[in-house]
Amino acid sequence: MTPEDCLNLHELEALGRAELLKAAHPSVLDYYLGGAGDERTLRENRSAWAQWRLRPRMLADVSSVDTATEVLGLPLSSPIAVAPSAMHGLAHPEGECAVAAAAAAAGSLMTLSTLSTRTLEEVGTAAGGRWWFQLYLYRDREVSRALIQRAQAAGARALVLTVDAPVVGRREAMLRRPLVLPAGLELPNVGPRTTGQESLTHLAYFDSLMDMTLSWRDLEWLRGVTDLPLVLKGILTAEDAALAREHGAHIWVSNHGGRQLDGAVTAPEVLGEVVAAAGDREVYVDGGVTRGGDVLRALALGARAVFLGRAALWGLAAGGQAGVARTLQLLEEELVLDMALCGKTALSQLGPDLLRRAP
Ligand SMILES: Cc1cc2nc3c(=O)[nH]c(=O)nc-3n(C[C@H](O)[C@H](O)[C@H](O)COP(=O)(O)O)c2cc1C
Ligand SMILES: CC(C)CC(=O)C(=O)O
Repeated sequence: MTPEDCLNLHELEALGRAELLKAAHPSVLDYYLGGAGDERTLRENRSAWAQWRLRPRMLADVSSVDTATEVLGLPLSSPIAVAPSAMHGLAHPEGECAVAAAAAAAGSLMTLSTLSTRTLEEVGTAAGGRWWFQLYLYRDREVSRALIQRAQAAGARALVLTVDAPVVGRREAMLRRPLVLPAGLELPNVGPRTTGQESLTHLAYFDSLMDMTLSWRDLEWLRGVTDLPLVLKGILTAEDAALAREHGAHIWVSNHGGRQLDGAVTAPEVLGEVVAAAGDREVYVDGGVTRGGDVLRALALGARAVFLGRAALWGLAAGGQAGVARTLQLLEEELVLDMALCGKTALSQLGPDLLRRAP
């Protein structure tokens, strides 16, 4: 079985999981799959998009369907891009470079995690300008400053500040079976504290890096460090969306794939209120996206682009660059099909009139 044989993202997940179990320690699968607490939010993310049913329009000449869009001025072939996730080297030897290359070849966009296993410069080259840099703000601001400046020099087009992880969620699967990293895997972009392999296996170690004092005031500090557009990842309320807007930031609606606050609202529930509060700011979304119809719903609710977390990791584990390419291709094909069946030929035609809440 290869990624090409997979007909949908569920099959790619099955293939990716099987490959991961062959190549990596079982704790890696726990890390990728896991959610926080009772994993309610993780489960709800999977079914949440279905709460919106589609109201298709007929007789609309759908012989040509166009999924092209722009995010922060960058043209994308479709509104489907890759969310940041830590340590791609656990899934495939090419790690983040394979994801970046697949995203670039597809005319998509990759968000690189601070906790990557390849350098910013290597990923910058592979991504050909199609990447954003995700920042965890360290207690040591000078480490963050250096990373941001390197990312900008390496061609990152935006800075994504993750705001839903001032402290790491309680992921019990990881507490039961701490992550085992293969010898030689490095986190080259992280500050001087990241040397000891054993310390990486404890979530407490990440907590020691992160800054729990993170607040709206820090955005001013970021503005002084970079003129890159700023995106706040992890916004879930209209109130915070309004604050983001006041601070000139763009908004990424996410509950972190159910890995942070268990019991948090899901993106499809809150996207509408966030978009209403966002004004002229761009709004992106992630969480539980596995079908083109999920993308369609997200756009109808006002998102500008949809980001894939685990789905990209399964593609990577299933077949490196080719696996991620297949993930993006399948989802884009499904989006085109569903647009046609809904009587829509361009993303600008997608709006709330396409949706009805399931009873
Ligand atoms: C294994 C894993 C690692 C992640 N690492 C990061 C990270 O380093 N930074 C971050 O902002 N989000 C991280 N996320 C969250 C994703 O960016 C995204 O919000 C989430 O996975 C979306 O949900 P989905 O997996 O259902 O698509 C991670 C998610 C997973 C599954
Ligand atoms: C260390 C973690 C907070 C990285 C992350 O974002 C995740 O695993 O979800």
